[in-house]
Amino acid sequence: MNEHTENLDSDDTFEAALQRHGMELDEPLTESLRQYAELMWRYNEQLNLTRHTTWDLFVGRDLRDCLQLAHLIQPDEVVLDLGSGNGVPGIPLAILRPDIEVSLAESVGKRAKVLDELVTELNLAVPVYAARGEQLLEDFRFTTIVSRAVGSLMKFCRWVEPHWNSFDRMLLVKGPKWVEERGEARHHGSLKGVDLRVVANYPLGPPALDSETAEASPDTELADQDPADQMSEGQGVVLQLSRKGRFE
Ligand SMILES: C[S@@+](CC[C@H](N)C(=O)[O-])C[C@H]1O[C@@H](n2cnc3c(N)ncnc32)[C@H](O)[C@@H]1O
Repeated sequence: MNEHTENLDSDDTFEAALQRHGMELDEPLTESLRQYAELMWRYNEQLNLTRHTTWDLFVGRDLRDCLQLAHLIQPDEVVLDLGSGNGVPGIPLAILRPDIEVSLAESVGKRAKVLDELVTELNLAVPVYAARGEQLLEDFRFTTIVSRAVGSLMKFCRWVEPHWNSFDRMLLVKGPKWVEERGEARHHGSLKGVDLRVVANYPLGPPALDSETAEASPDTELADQDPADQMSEGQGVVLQLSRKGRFE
C-alpha cells in the first residue's frame, strides 16, 4: 500500500457516501461504479492516479462532476474525454449513460495502458487512445468533448482552434477559478467566435468539494496534480464552448 491508498477508510461504504451527498443511483449503476473505483484504487498502488481514495472523495468530487455532465449529454452522443488520466469523467460517464459512445484520450502511455485495462475489466465498449486529444480530432468526429483538470480555457481554445469542424461543443468541468481563466482567454483573443455558457453551477465545499483546474504535465505523477490539491469553497461549473451560431 502506498501513501495514496493508506487513507482508505475501511469503515466507510459507497452507499453511506452516496447518502451523505444526497445521491440516489440504481443498484446496477452503483455496482459498476463501485467496481470502477475499487479497480482504480488497486491500479493506484502501482501508478499514482488519484488522491481520491475514500468513498467520500470519490462521490463528492469525481461522481458529482460526472453526474453533472451526464445530465447535459443528449441521447446517442459521441463523446471524447480529453485528458482522461484516471478515467474521470469518461469512465463513470460511460457507466451512467450506456446510450452514448465514449472514447478516452490520454497522452501519457502508461496511464492510457491502465485506462485500457480498466475498461476491459469493466467490460465497457470504450476505446482508449494513447494520444493527445486534439490530434485525434484530425481523424475522428465527436459531438461533445468533455474534460476535467487538464488545462486552462485559453489552452483548450488553442488546442481545438484548427479542429472546430470535428466536434460540436466542449463541456469543461471547472472550479471557481474559471472566471480568471475566462479573463485570460479573452485577453489573448482566444474566445473570439466562441460562445461560452455556464450550463451547470453547483456548490463546492464539504462534503462535496471542488474539481479545480490543474495543469497537466506528462512528467508529473497524476496524483500530484490532482484537483483535490486545490480544494476551495464556492461553485463548481460546467462550461459549454461552441462555435458562435453553430450549436444551439
Ligand atoms: C490532472 S490529470 C486529470 C485527470 C482526470 N481528467 C481528472 O479529472 O481527474 C490531466 C491528464 O490529462 C493528460 N493530458 C494533458 N494534456 C492532454 C492532451 N492534450 N491530450 C490528452 N491527454 C492530455 C495528462 O497526461 C493527465 O493524465
